[in-house]
Amino acid sequence: MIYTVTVNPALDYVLQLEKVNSGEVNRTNNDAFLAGGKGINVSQILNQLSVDNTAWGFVGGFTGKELVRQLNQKRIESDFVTISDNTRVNVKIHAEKETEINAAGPNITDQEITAFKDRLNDLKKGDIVVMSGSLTPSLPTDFYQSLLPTIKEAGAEFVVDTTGQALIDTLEYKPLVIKPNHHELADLFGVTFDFSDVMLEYAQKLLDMGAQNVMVSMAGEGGFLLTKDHVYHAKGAVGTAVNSVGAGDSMIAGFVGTYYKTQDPKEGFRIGMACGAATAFTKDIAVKSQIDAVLPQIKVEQIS
Ligand SMILES: Nc1ncnc2c1ncn2[C@@H]1O[C@H](COP(=O)(O)OP(=O)(O)OP(=O)(O)O)[C@@H](O)[C@H]1O
Ligand SMILES: O=P(O)(O)OC[C@@]1(O)O[C@H](CO)[C@@H](O)[C@@H]1O
Repeated sequence: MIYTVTVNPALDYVLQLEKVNSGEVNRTNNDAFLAGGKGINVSQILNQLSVDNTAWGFVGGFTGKELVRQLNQKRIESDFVTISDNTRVNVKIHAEKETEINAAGPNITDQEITAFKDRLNDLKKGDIVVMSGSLTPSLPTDFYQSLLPTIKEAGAEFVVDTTGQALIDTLEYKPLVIKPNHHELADLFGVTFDFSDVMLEYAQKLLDMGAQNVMVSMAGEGGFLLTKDHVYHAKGAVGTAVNSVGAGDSMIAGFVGTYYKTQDPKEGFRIGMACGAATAFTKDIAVKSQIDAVLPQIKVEQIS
């Protein structure tokens, strides 16, 4: 089983309008509340790839109820801890530019945290836990890291989609894959580089520090996969990008779901690239037909 963990999920309030005039009343052409949060987006793609998964995390209040209703409607399995505070609403403005306002998130009590940690007792060898997204202010900054010993003791694999020191701190536990984008990779080492061999040298350092696989994503410019044996490259799919929300989550989901089925990181990278592009080319998280439409464009080439 794959478990996605979204400790701070959201209803994404997506507003479409021509232009935003700051300081004035603006009116939308279209608006929708969509179940969101990075781990939940991973679950949505896993469902599209027919990979069994359960969404874990914390939900509460009227917003939490709506989130679970949408997941049930999409037949996404979930087992959240119910909290007394409200799940957040994140505002996504699609005008000439995309502007996002992500709320800090609800208060989570110690009792609710304990109830969540009890979920980890269900883990078995071969399971994969994918932890994604921001922590709420009431969770300790090392929350993800604190779960890793239990996950590893159960014989499960894990992925933490985070950046900076929090990502570095996970490496000693040997994450199945990490996926910095090229900016995040440079920031991790406090350097700047263009798309070059230097970038791959830094990605290699992350393998040496413990990551089992490293994907470096570069939005429309393609991406790289480094495994312990090889380095692979794939060009970006060509299409009209209409949304950047969830492309990274979709790429991780494509990799993890495919790896779970095949144990093949190269195939995971190919499907991951397609899932990321399919989501970038649609207003919501991509569905199967959109992923299938992009897939023939993704050619993975072994470069070493
Ligand atoms: N404009 C695009 N054209 C084609 N593919 C894209 C585009 N944007 C994203 N993708 C696909 O999605 C993957 C992840 O995108 P990106 O590199 O932007 O990750 P990210 O920065 O983690 O994304 P996010 O914006 O979701 O945080 C890319 O490797 C690529 O496969
Ligand atoms: O505030 P976080 O947890 O970093 O990001 C949350 C979020 O922006 O991530 C998803 C897209 O990746 C959205 O569905 C959601 O609103």
